[in-house]
Amino acid sequence: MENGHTGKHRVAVIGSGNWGSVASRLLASNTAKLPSFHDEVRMWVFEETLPTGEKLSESINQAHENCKYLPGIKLGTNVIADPDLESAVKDADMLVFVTPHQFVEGICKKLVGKLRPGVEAISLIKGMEVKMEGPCMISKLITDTLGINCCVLMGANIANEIAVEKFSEATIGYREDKEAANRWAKLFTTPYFLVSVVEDIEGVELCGTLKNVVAIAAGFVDGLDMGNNTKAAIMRIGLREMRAFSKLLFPSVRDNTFFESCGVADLITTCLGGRNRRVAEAFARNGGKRSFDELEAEMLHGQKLQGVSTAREVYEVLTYHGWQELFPLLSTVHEICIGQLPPTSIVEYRLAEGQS
Ligand SMILES: NC(=O)c1ccc[n+]([C@@H]2O[C@H](COP(=O)([O-])OP(=O)(O)OC[C@H]3O[C@@H](n4cnc5c(N)ncnc54)[C@H](O)[C@@H]3O)[C@@H](O)[C@H]2O)c1
Ligand SMILES: O=P(O)(O)OC[C@H](O)CO
Repeated sequence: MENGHTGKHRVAVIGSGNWGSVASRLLASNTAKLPSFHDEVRMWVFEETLPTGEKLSESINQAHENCKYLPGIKLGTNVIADPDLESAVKDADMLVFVTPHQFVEGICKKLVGKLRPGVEAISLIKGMEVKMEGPCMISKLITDTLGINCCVLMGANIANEIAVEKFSEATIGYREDKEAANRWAKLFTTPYFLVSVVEDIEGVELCGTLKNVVAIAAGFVDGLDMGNNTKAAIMRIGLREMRAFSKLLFPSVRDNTFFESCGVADLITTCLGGRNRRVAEAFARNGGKRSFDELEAEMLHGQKLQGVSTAREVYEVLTYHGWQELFPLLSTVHEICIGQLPPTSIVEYRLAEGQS
């Protein structure tokens, strides 16, 4: 697979939030060096007007910096912000999806019929959609809507740390097409960002998705000043429920995936330093009296939490199958988020019989 015009691959990034900007920076540093890639990385920007009156995309192209979602970090002169979705993707043969998960379906619908033939995709999005027919992972939504192959990249990747090139690891999950997965790994790997490749797309994507719900639980524990032992217990129980839920939905999911960066490592970093944890801590400190929407707007300045909506989506699946008692932690997080239970309930549920 190669781009017809030049023989070089062209990369476009769909999304320009905190991780979208960091991923664009990282990719642009590699496309500038690797001969098989065109230098330029097109980054689609969901346009907004800054308090100065300037458009965000214009500001990025002038300053080579995303002053709203990644202030203080130069993206590279070969990252070109484009507010027009169709124009941003039209020449690309490698598409990186990195928006909050609730916007992907609408974006994909706009892209139908607009992509080059043979395009490959990768999703960095942690989340899922729940449809009438059941849960749908974001990579599958992309594949089904656009008819293109889509890998996933997940891991212990707090974007602000990768922006300043602190060492971290990530996991690419793929289905069947190992060559495509290796091409993505080559494009993402740097000395400070090591990428491994595993043939377990659902396992990798569910790890990245479900850990956001456990991070909300960890935030409740912090907000209630329950200490490190309790937080470690929540992380252990959460990891066990993540694995059980993933395997019930997709029996092919592998145990080993939970030991990759996308599994236990992402769970740890998110429960220690992520945005879901931070906002959930504030929610618990306020006794659940201020809503997540209000706290998200106040604390994250346009960045989006994924854990609260994912907790609701997981709960829908649990309710549909009658599995709530098998997943007391995942269920309780949602019930606390919607005000049905107080934050203290996070340690009050009983483990399902036979679980340890
Ligand atoms: N930030 C991190 O540290 C990090 C790390 C790994 C993975 N992720 C995942 O990456 C994905 C993207 O997160 P992020 O951190 O780049 O974004 P973000 O939360 O920082 O920013 C929100 C983004 O959504 C955009 N937006 C707002 N309304 C929109 C709409 N109606 N349509 C389309 N876009 C809209 C905003 O312009 C902004 O770019 C999420 O799934 C997240 O879980 C984030
Ligand atoms: O800040 P969070 O909670 O959205 O987590 C960010 C990343 O997913 C950590 O890998």
